Amino acid sequence: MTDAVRTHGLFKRFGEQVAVAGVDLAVPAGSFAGLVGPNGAGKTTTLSMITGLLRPDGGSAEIDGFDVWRDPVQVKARIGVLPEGLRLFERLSGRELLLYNGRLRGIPKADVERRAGELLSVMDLTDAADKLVVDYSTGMRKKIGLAAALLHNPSVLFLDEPFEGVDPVSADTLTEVLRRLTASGATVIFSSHVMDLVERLCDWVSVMSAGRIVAQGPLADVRGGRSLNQAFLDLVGRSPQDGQADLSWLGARPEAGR
Ligand SMILES: Nc1ncnc2c1ncn2[C@@H]1O[C@H](COP(=O)(O)OP(=O)(O)OP(=O)(O)O)[C@@H](O)[C@H]1O
Repeated sequence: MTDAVRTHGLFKRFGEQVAVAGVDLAVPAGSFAGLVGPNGAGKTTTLSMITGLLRPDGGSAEIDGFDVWRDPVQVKARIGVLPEGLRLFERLSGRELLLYNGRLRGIPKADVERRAGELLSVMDLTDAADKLVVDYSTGMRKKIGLAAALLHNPSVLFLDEPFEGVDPVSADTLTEVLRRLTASGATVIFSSHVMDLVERLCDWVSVMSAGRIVAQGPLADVRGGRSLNQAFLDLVGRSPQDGQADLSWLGARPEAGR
């Protein structure tokens, strides 16, 4: 199977801090892939470099065989991105946002209108379609962001924490939409801290820790007979300082009458 995403020695430093220390990520085409790792492991930095949002200091990234930084037009036509801390055009309505995105992507007007209507309906946003995005809730923003990322039918979709702030019913809908996308041969890659979700959805998992990939492969191989949560704890471990502070003051109450 060919890889939809492949990186070689991807590297990024912020001042003294090495955020991504030589990542070789490989995600086969058609996968529903999870990128997991503790806070600060380098997931967002890695996804930002792969999607052309942040220039790497070293290494390379390819999508469907096209180099992200040498062939940006080919790459950007193929990908959809729901980044962390998504910035939206706040003074557009949800519907206008989708129409604008679709036109930017060069999709004919009639097709954009039809797709936007269908996406708004699937995301349960039809009633809020004409409300300004600035007035959307956190979950609604996530859903309109995802709708915008899906509009041009990307072959590789990147999602940074897509389920954060999304209610269970909407999460179920998102899951259905993403499953449908991967069933059509497209690839979905998302970062998450929720191991149950990754275990339930993904057939491929990459585990990052301290800027490196520490395990990667089909879900069953990474789990190795354990729950994914246990595999994660075993792989990532706890740092020596963890659990050292005894927090003896926490919960201590002055004795009554003193
Ligand atoms: N713009 C930046 N300037 C300085 N340091 C940064 C910047 N972006 C990320 N970092 C640092 O790089 C490291 C990796 O951060 P990153 O956001 O990629 O981690 P993450 O795995 O996505 O974490 P989380 O799960 O908490 O979202 C962290 O130590 C972070 O402090």
